[in-house]
Amino acid sequence: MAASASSTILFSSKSSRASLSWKNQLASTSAFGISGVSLRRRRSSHRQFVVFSMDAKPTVLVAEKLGEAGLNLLKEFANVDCSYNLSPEELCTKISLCDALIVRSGTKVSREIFESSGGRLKVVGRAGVGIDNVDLAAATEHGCLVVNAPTANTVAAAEHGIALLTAMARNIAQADASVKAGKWLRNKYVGVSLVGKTLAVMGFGKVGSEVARRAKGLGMNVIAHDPYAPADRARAIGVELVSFDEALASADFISLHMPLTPATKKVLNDETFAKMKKGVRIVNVARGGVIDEEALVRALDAGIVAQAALDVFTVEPPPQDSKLIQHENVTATPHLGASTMEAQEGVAIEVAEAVVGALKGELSATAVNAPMVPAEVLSELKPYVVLAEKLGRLAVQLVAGGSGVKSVKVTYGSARAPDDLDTRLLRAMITKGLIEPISSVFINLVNADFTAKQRGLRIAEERILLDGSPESPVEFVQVQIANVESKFASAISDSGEIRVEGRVKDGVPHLTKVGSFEVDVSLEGSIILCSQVDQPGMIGKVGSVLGEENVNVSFMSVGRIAPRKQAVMAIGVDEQPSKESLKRIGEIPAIQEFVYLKL
Ligand SMILES: NC(=O)c1ccc[n+]([C@@H]2O[C@H](COP(=O)([O-])OP(=O)(O)OC[C@H]3O[C@@H](n4cnc5c(N)ncnc54)[C@H](O)[C@@H]3O)[C@@H](O)[C@H]2O)c1
Ligand SMILES: O=C(O)[C@H](O)COP(=O)(O)O
Repeated sequence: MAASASSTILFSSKSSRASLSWKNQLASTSAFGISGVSLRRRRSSHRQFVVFSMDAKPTVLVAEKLGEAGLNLLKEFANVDCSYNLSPEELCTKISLCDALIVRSGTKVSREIFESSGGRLKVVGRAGVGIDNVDLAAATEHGCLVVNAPTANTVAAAEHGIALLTAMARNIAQADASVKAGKWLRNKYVGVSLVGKTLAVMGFGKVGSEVARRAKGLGMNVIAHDPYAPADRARAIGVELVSFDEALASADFISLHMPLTPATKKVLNDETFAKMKKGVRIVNVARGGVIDEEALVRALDAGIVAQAALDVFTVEPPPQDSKLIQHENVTATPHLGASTMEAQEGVAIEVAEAVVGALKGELSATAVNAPMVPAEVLSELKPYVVLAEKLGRLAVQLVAGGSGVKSVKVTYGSARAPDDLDTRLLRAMITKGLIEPISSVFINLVNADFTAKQRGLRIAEERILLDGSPESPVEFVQVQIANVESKFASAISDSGEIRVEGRVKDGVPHLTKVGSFEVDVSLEGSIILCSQVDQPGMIGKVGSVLGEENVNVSFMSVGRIAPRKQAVMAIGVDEQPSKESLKRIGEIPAIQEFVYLKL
């Protein structure tokens, strides 16, 4: 029943909190993937998210050529700035004016870009699969969502892999160049057959499996190595999954289809080339960095590798005098795997939809650096999301000197089975509430964990399984901060932590407990908490001070241990009381302590 996690949340940079426009609010809601909602929170009696007006269009910078259909989609929603071939410096300058950036593999989205954006950049869209050109850690740290277009170019890449395989086996590129040079070298360009040969597909994901399927059609014996691929998927297309060494040792042809990661970097190197069959032929349409290119030149010179067909390179474009490119047994193309008309239109639409969706606050199915919360879960949790943030916000304001907050416990009371309640979003919102009032960062689902960890904030979660109907996902949410003092002593529970608890009533979040005192005040506007010995007339005294100041009281509630004993009064106010009126409340003789809390 008990679950714990150290984590956190929320939205963007805070230096310009005053000018916090829809963009930053957007950041929060979109990173949480709240569908169809967003930006400005209307101050109304039923506080809710509203879609921002179209006069505040976001700006999307498209830094590499994108298919027309994708551009049109973007233009329906945003101002679109197509600026290709920007230098890194120019990109850094422009980015501070942009809410989203769309790139292909030719643009390095470095840490400097996130730093230069001043917190405005909320989404990076990669119009393609590989995100090795995006500094994901920096994106996450800056609360920037990264989305890609993972499916639309799969077939194009697989077809290019097969094109390179067949072209290499029959020396098409070399023969073509020699004919164009006036030669007729029928003996020199005798090729090798594919049928009956063993092809090792390294990385049996989307592209790898499509290559395998096509190679089977060419009569090849296909094996694959992929530590993470399910064997039944391979079996279904007649492919055997084998170990890395077995793949290398048995292959006549090797086709690379894994992502570039620290684990795959230079995975083909002197040592692994030495494990291959002499005369092996290699195709790479994945990423140049998975091959140690100098080692490949040595393997080609030594005849271990008979031929290589390469679409991708460690540095793109590679230097013209590269020994690898110039090698007569190498066929090279300039990263064309995804470059078909069809794939580019598809990728453009896929990425544009993901970027617009993220900017609108919808779920992104292709987010690379954020956990996904299903749309139906989001819609159900919406009022609890607001409750969670406000409880976090209240709890931290009760701490005397907020920076000492390190240990937080969140308890969810729910009749739902633990597996049936996804609390990531709530935890994220609590973290947002906890951190934003005491720091200069905004937090969202993207950077929440990172920010919490960085601040040494540990959030433990506990579930209490309640009897009753599991219709509502959560009955109550309780936030406790341990090992701190409070500026409002009555907020300290019997067990010594600052404690606030809330519930959603008729869709509206309510504060229902402070310390050990039961109260009931809707979490709108702001709240004044007073403690006193329960006695007649207290509500009237505080109410008249506020009334004289024209501060509207939205809710009042008194929680007490017993009649005429210690009590806590919670007063919801629509307007911020002046310092003078707060002072006057503090001077009411029966009031022992009070605190004004902003929601
Ligand atoms: N040349 C191009 O234009 C082009 C086009 C599309 C994709 N790509 C590249 O092709 C690669 C594959 O793309 P995809 O869409 O198939 O991705 P994918 O995520 O569907 O597949 C990658 C597969 O690699 C596997 N893998 C991860 N680590 C591995 C390892 N150490 N050894 C073996 N397998 C490992 C994964 O389990 C996964 O199944 C990516 O690098 C992508 O950037 C290039
Ligand atoms: O990872 C990819 O999707 C491919 O490498 C395609 O890259 P590109 O969009 O730069 O052609």
